[in-house]
Amino acid sequence: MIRFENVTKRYPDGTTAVDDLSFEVAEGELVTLVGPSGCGKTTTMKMVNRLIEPSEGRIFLDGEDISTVDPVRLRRRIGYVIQQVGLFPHKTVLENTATVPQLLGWRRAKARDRAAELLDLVGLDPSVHGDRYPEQLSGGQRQRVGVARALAADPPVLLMDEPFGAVDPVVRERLQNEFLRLQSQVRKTVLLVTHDIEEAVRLGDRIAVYGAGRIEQFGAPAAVLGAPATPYVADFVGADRGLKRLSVTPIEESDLEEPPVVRLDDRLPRELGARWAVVLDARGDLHGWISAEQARAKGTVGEHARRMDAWLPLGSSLKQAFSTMLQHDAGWIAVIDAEGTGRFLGVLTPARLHEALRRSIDADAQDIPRAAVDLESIATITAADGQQQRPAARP
Ligand SMILES: Nc1ncnc2c1ncn2[C@@H]1O[C@H](COP(=O)(O)OP(=O)(O)OP(=O)(O)O)[C@@H](O)[C@H]1O
Repeated sequence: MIRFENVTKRYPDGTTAVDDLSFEVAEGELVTLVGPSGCGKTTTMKMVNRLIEPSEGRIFLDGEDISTVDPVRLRRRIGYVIQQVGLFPHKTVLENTATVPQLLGWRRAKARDRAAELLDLVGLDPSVHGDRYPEQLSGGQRQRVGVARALAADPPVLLMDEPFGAVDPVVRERLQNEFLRLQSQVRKTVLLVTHDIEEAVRLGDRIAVYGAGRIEQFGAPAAVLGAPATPYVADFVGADRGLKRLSVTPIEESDLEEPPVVRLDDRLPRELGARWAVVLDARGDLHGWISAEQARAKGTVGEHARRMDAWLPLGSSLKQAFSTMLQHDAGWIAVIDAEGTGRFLGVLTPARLHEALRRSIDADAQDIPRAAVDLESIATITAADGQQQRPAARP
């Protein structure tokens, strides 16, 4: 959808902001450009809507060389969201959001209907906020209007420059989550600039880590965190990249253990053969759990089962799993189907969580599915000497 081919930008004062850049963003993909201040992220982005012209190389949008397209026509296909939002102070929220459709010649009523629809989509009630002026909104609400306005004419491409930069961390996380939900519905092709590695790995389908004017590594967040390509990237993603990686690594079915299971209507078995068992209803849905001690009582399982609060749907992140364990002081969590209907799939223990993380790092390095990783062949730290060991031969 967007393709950079050997693009270089030199400013008249001799600064090379971007040096021989080549990469591609697929249709419907969200790519984050991340790196320290001054490394060329904004320059990269502004070349896509021709606010800045490259010195060398070519940029293609949908196969078309953008240097041959009239900039005004080009920008109609590209939504643009910036940190300062840039709302018109003398126009209401609804009028601000309807700006682009009206510029495109839509009838006023149609443009306003579309604007109301978009405000709703970004979580603002048009009947409450539509007639307010920007100064009557909170910072987070203004950012949402900025996103709504950029989407109003339904452009296939969205450029976002630090879109959530001007708000506090709590609002920022909420806006990020809302944006991810929105993106799963509208599936725009998005280039998003940020200097925050956490934001980059949270939002990006892939991330481009910038050094000075160059991309040092381009890949899926988990791959970049798991195997930084250069010492610079390792340094930039941080010493706690293992922790960050937890947040982008989903729980998979192969990570789960099959614990002892009893049914709600069963009579208590007296001996569980384990310290606890999971309790399911007749359909196989998660109901709760029961301890070995309770199993020795009389009556049915249903009369003694305890509620299970520590559970997550499949596909939740390992970080959520870890934090759920801590929150409920649980030695394991139950995992149900990804659709959240309640169908029980298995349990995740701390040992399995650790294995899942090690597997996912090795799976990315070898480019194979996680379930195919042979844990025995992964480097381990031995207690005896603290040295990294990797068996010479793989089975
Ligand atoms: N108009 C200009 N003339 C000369 N140099 C410029 C111009 N605009 C940007 N630069 C320089 O180009 C380099 C890249 O700038 P750019 O704005 O693309 O960086 P960035 O990664 O987006 O930084 P930030 O995160 O601080 O916004 C910087 O060294 C900057 O000083």
